[in-house]
Amino acid sequence: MVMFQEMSPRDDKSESIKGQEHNKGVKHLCEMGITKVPKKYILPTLERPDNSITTELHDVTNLQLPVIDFAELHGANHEQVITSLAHACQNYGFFQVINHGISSNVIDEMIDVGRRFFELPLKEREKYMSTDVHSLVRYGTSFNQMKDGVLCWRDFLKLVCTTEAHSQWPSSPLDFREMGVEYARETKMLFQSLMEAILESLGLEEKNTHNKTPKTHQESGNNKHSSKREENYDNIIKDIGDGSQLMVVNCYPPCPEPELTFGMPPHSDYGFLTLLLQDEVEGLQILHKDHWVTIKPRPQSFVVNIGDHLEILSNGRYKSVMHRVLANSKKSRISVASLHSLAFTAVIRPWPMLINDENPKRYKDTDFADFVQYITTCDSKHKNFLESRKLTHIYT
Ligand SMILES: O=C(O)CCC(=O)C(=O)O
Ligand SMILES: [Fe+2]
Repeated sequence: MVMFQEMSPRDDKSESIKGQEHNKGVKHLCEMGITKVPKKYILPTLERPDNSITTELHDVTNLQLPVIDFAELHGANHEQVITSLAHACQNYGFFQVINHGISSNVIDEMIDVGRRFFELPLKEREKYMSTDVHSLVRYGTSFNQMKDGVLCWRDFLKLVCTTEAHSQWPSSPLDFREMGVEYARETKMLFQSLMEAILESLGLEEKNTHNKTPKTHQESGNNKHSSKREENYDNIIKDIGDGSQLMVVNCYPPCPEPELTFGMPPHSDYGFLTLLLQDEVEGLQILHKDHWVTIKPRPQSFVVNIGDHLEILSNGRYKSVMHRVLANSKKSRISVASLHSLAFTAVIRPWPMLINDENPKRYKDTDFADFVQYITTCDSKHKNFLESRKLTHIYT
């Protein structure tokens, strides 16, 4: 049973808010004028941000994430950038990308239109409210709303990025769709280039160029149990191009008692890579060498992190890294996460070239349906989903 240390009466509006009001999100609670965090958001003492053992030592709080200069990737320093990328993926699981070629207008306007969406009256925002994880557009709150024992201080708008889905994206603010589509298109291209570089850093490009003719999905089959699709570089590049993209606009309103809850609890992301844009407000922390380290926003750059699917594809060479978001009492924070993987129907499996006697297959084949099944039945925080995909005979 969860015990709360804090027993003083929470005597303001926070406890008089009735029924399902919290389902409308934390922005709504703030708009109702709460001055304390309702009990549903209060973490057990040992799980609160300041109390997790990993924050006891402060010597690494100023860690600089590796910086990948994207422009250099296509220049004379290509080899060096690939080496830096391999080092970043292996030792941090996170890196920042600068000189990525996405214009400052597109970046600033995406944050701006995201912020303006959350400033709309609840009546407008709640048109998109849904708990159906298959919705093409989904406005919601917390981390995994239906499974969270303790809620977190975040509202979100999730957008599946396909042409079919675009017409369902919010029609207000008026420029939302146009901006969102442009931003999604550009981040997808950046993701594809980064993935190519990452596959090269894994040594896959040179070893897999024997078959230059990518097969279609029908020719090769794409079923988890019967797939005959040939595992080669050209095929994976094509599959990555045809892959899924989910954009998540996160809003973290000021929290009256940020020491009691999280903006987002510790978790890893499910895809290959997440390209994250944060506004100027600090909040993101990553787990690095057992310490929670704040990633200071760097204007016009992307924070990129490895997701569970890349850990599986690389057969554990590159690991997805846990991260979390701290709430703060002063400033609202907006971030836009773009999660990329293979198509929602595709199978993710360790790359055959990375499996050998010293490094046997470490993960079961998986797909998006497994993930949905997991998040609707289990607690998907930490790296729980990935843990569930590990083959049990492997202990490291
Ligand atoms: O808001 C952030 O900085 C991180 C967001 C995040 O981790 C996510 O959307 O998965
Ligand atoms: Fe995340």
